[in-house]
Amino acid sequence: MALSADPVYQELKKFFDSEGKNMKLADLFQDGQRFEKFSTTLTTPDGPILVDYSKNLVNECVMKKLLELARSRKVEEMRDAMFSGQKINFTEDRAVLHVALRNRSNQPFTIDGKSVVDDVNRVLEHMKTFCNQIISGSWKGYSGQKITDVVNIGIGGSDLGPLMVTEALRSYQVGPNVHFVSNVDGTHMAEVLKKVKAETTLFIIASKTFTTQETITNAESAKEWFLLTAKDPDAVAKHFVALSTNAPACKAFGIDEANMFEFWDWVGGRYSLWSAIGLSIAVHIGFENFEQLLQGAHYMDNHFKSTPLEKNVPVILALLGVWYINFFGAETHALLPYDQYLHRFAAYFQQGDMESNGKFVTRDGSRVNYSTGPIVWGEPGTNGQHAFYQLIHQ
Ligand SMILES: O=P(O)(O)OC[C@H]1O[C@H](O)[C@H](O)[C@@H](O)[C@@H]1O
Repeated sequence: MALSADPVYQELKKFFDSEGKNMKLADLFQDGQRFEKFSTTLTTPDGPILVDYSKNLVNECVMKKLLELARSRKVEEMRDAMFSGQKINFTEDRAVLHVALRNRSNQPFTIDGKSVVDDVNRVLEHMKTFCNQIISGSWKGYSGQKITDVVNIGIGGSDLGPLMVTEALRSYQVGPNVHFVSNVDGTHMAEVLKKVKAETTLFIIASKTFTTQETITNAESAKEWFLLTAKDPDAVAKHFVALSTNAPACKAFGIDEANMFEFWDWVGGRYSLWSAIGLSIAVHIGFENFEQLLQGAHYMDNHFKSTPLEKNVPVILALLGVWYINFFGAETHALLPYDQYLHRFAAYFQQGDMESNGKFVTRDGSRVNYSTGPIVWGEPGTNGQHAFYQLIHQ
């Protein structure tokens, strides 16, 4: 049944048409208990996170119906199918198991009856050894010098996540400087290469498929540039590593198999920063801090998996999205972090949301007659205030 034909959706529509569309925040705040009713606190091991959604155009009746809608659309069953390794990506016949990448409590995760836990831990161990070698300087470049700069070459999920996180966690730097090249326009590479020296630079070629044209072109250019100084093709092994699911293609590029960090087809590109794709994060902030990042994500996975929908933060935020886009017709969703460290967050989440939800057919192949996802955009808050908030306010 289409979302819009669901009786709960129709009830919401009826409410929106009669009253919902006229809701005013000031009126809603006549209720002195509103904040308590529409906020929740995540009690993480590192301190509380307050999620205040009281400033949204919802009342108790709307939230109740939205949660009913989630149940009617089988959100809980789909979530459980995801965590149990079922191939919910049925068009590619793949599991969707990025949650297994940050499984810090070693819960069982299986695909086709085979555990993936040991594979994940083996790659994390490989990353740890490598990070420690790079940071301590025991990994030497071809001329015997320590690595001072890392250049991550990737695009989409193999760029946006690591770039966003290294920017966000800049103040935790203990390892080399990290640069990112994604655009196939040669000026992106050229400007980065101006800042680094071949003897002390490590190139990380990040590509799930290792066939993405932009990335392979940039990787070839980097190798060419490197060999102009190094001269010796054997030096490539000390300065190029790969993060990929495609071992033969990495080998064909000239990357030593020992310097390939593996991940698997059950990791979607937009969720890959927690896989080997996070290597640039780990060398920048140190492996222990990278483990903390995994730990935080694991906390949220457990929250999503076991918290009743009424208090389940990702579910609540997603339902608010459904409410705004389908009933208010709000086509865009601005992300406006006031923390400068999060200045790439909107760009990262554009892929996360728009590539995930930007669909026009349902699982059973019929065309949708409702909206599946918003246009995500944004900038740091204060910068937006002095640029585009004028239009938002007026
Ligand atoms: O990591 P790669 O295989 O190079 O893919 C890079 C990007 O390619 C495509 O655009 C996919 O739709 C993205 O999800 C992916 O992140």
